[in-house]
Amino acid sequence: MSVALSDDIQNKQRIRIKRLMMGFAAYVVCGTIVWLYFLTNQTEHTSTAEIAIATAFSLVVQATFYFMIKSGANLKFKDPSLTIQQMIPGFLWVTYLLSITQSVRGIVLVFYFVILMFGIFRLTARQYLALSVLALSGYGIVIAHDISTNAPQFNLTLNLVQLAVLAILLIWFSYFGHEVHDLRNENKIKKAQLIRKHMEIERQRDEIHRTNNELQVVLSKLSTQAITDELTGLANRRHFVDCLQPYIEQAKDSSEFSICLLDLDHFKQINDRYGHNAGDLVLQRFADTAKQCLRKNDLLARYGGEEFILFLPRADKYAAMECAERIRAEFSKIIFEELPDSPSFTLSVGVTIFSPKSDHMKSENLISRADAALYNAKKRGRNQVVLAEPAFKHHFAA
Ligand SMILES: Nc1nc2c(ncn2[C@@H]2O[C@H](COP(=O)(O)OP(=O)(O)OP(=O)(O)O)[C@@H](O)[C@H]2O)c(=O)[nH]1
Repeated sequence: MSVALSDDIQNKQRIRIKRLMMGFAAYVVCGTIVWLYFLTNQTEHTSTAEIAIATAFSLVVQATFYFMIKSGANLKFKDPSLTIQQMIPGFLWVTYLLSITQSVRGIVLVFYFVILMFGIFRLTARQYLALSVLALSGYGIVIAHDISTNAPQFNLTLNLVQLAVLAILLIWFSYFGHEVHDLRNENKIKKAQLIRKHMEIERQRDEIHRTNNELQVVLSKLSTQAITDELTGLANRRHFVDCLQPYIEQAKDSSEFSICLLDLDHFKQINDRYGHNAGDLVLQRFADTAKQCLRKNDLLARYGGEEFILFLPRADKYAAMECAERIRAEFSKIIFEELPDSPSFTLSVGVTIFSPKSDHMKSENLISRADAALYNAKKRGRNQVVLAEPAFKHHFAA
C-alpha cells in the first residue's frame, strides 16, 4: 500500500523506524546473552528448540512492526509509535525466556527493564502499572508452573525473593516513568507557551511596523503641509526663504540667479466684484499657468495674499525678464469663462538679479529690491515687468 505522506509525517515515520531498530538491537543483545548461557551450558534444562522458538518469536515480532510502519498501517493507531503494542510482545518474550532459563532468571529479569526503557517518554503511570502487573503475573505463572511440574533444581525461596524484588523495582520504575512522563508534558506545554509568546511578539512587531509606517505617512504629510500653501499647492513664504538663503550664501556673481515678485492687478476688485471664491479661483489658475512657464529647478512660492515670488537659478537679467514676461503674457490670455462676462486679468512683476555687493548675503535686501521694481510696475500702469534699479532700466510693457 503506498500512502502519500506529508514531509512531517514522513519524518516521524523515519524516527519510528529508528526506534524500532533500537528495539531490535535490544532483542539482539538480550538474545545473545541467553544464547551465551545456553552454549556454555549454564541453562542445563533448556532445549535448542525452546531457544530457537524464542529467537524466531523476536524476529517475527520485529519484522511485523517493521512492515506495519513501512506500510503506514501504524498511522491508524492512537499512538502511531505503537509503544505499548511493541512492549507487550517484548514482555511475553521475556516471560517465555524466564520459563526456559531457570538457573539464570536473575539476569533475564533485567530484560523487563530494558523493555520498559522504551516507554520512558510515552507511557503514563497507569500503562506502566499495567505492564508491571503483566510482568509480575507472567513471572508468577512461571513460578506456579515450576512448582506444579516439580521442576528440577527449582529454588522456591530464591524465586519468591526475585518476584518481590521485581515487584519493588517495577513499582519504582512506574513512579520514575510517571515523573519523566510529567516532565515531558510540562516541557511540551512550555514549548507551546513559548511558541504562542513568540507569535504574539511577532504580531506586536508587525503592529509596531504598521503604526510606524502610518506615522511616517502622517509625518511626511505634515512636513509637506508645513512648506506648502494650501490654496495653490505652491511652496509657502517660509519654505521659499529657507531655500533661497543657502543660494545667497554660496552665490558669487550676478549671473547666479534672479528673483521676481509677481502681484495680480486690482485683485481687491476681483474679490469685490465676483466674490472671494472667484478670487481663490484666479489665484489657483495663476499658480497653474505660471508653473507651466517654468523650468524644473525654478521655485515659485506664494509670498502672501495675491503676491507671488519666483526664484530662477542660473538666470541672468535677460533670462529672468523673459521668463517673467512669459508668465505675464500667459496669465493675461486666460479667459475666466466660469465668471460673469468671462473676464481676464493681469499682473505686474518686479525682477531683480542677485548682487553680491549690495545684498550682503541677506534675502531681505534682494526681495526688497524686487519689491521696489514691482512698485514701479504698478506705478507705471500695471500689467508689465520691470527690472530693479539701478541694474537695468529697460522694461517690457504690454
Ligand atoms: N480671494 C482671496 N483674496 C485674497 C487672499 N489673500 C488676500 N486676498 C485679497 O487680496 C486683496 C489684495 O488687495 P490689495 O493689496 O489692495 O491689492 P490690489 O487690489 O491687487 O491692488 P494692486 O496690487 O495695487 O493692483 C485684498 O482684498 C485681500 O483680501 C486669498 O487667499 N483669497
